Amino acid sequence: MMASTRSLLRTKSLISNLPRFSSNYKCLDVSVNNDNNITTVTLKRPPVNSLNLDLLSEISDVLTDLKKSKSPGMILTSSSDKVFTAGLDIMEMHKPDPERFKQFWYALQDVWMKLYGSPFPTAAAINGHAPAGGCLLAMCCEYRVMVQNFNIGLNETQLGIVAPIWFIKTMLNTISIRDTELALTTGRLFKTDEALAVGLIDEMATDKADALKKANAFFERFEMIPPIARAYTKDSLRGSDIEDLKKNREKDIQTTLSLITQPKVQQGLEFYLALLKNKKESAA
Ligand SMILES: CC/C=C\C/C=C\C/C=C\CC/C=C/CC(=O)SCCNC(=O)CCNC(=O)[C@H](O)C(C)(C)COP(=O)(O)OP(=O)(O)OC[C@H]1O[C@@H](n2cnc3c(N)ncnc32)[C@H](O)[C@@H]1OP(=O)(O)O
Repeated sequence: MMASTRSLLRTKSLISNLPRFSSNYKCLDVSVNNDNNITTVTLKRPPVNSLNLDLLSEISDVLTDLKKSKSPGMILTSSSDKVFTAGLDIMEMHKPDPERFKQFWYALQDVWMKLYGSPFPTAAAINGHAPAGGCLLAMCCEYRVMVQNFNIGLNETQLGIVAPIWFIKTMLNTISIRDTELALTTGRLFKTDEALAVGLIDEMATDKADALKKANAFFERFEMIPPIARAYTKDSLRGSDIEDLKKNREKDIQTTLSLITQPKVQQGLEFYLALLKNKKESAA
C-alpha cells in the first residue's frame, strides 16, 4: 500500500473516532481539548442550571456520543459563576403532568445510568453550588474538584422529599455509610472544605480555571492503563447498582410519581419555592 493511501486511511479512522457533537444543544456547550482529547461538557441553562427534561435529554445524548466515539474522558462543569446545578427543576415536580413527569424521570434515570456507568473516566469541575440532583451528577463522576465557598449535598429531606435509593447508593459509593446516613437524614449541605474532609470531593480549587486544570490532570493517571481494564473494573464496582435500577425502572417511575403527587409533598414543594422567591425579595 502506498504511504499516501495509508496516511489517508489513518486520517479517516481518526476522523471517524472523533466525537460527533450536535451543534444544536441549547443547554450545553461541548468542547474537546486539543492537548488530551478530553471533552468538557458545560451546563448552561440560566439562571441555575436546574435539570429539566430538555437539559437531561441533552446530557443523555452527549453521554451516548462520548461512549460511541470512545472518548478518553469527560469533564462536567457549569457556565454559571455561582451554581454548578441547582438540582432537579422543581417546576417539573410541582403539580406535574403525569406523562411529562414520567418522561422527565426516565431521562434522569438515563443520565444516571450513563454517567455513573460510563466506560470512559469522568470528572466534575464544580464551580458553584451543587445541591441535591447537582450533587448526584457530581457524585456520578469519578473525581470531583470543587471551588471554595460553595455548598454540595443531598438536601432532599429539607424539601420534605426523599432521595431515591439510587441517589443513596451513589453517595454510599463516595463516602462512608455513617456519613451518608448523617448527611441524608439531616439533608446536609457541605461547604467545600467540609466536603473535602468527608471525602465527598477529592480536591479544592481557587476558581474555575484551577478546577479545570486539576480535573484535566486527573486523566493523566490513566495514560498507561488499558481502557478496557479500566472500564471492566469500574463496572465491577458500579454495575450492580445500575442493574438494580434497570430491573426496577418502571416501578421506580410509578413510585416516584405517586409520592411526588401526594398533597403533603406538593405543599412542601410550594413552601420551598416560596422560600426561594422570598430570599430574593428580601435581598432586593
Ligand atoms: C413522606 C414521603 C415523602 C416523599 C417522597 C417524595 C418524593 C420522592 C421523589 C422524588 C425525589 C426527587 C428528588 C429531587 C432532587 C432535587 O434535585 S430537588 C431540587 C433541590 N434543589 C435545591 O434545593 C436548590 C434550590 N436552589 C437554591 O438553593 C438556590 O437557588 C441556589 C443556591 C442553587 C442558587 O442561589 P441564587 O444564585 O441566589 O439563585 P436564586 O435562589 O435566586 O434562584 C434563581 C431562580 O432560580 C429558581 N430556582 C432555584 N433552584 C431551582 C430549582 N431547583 N428548580 C427550579 N427553579 C429553581 C429560583 O426560584 C429563582 O427563580 P426566580 O428568578 O425567582 O423566578
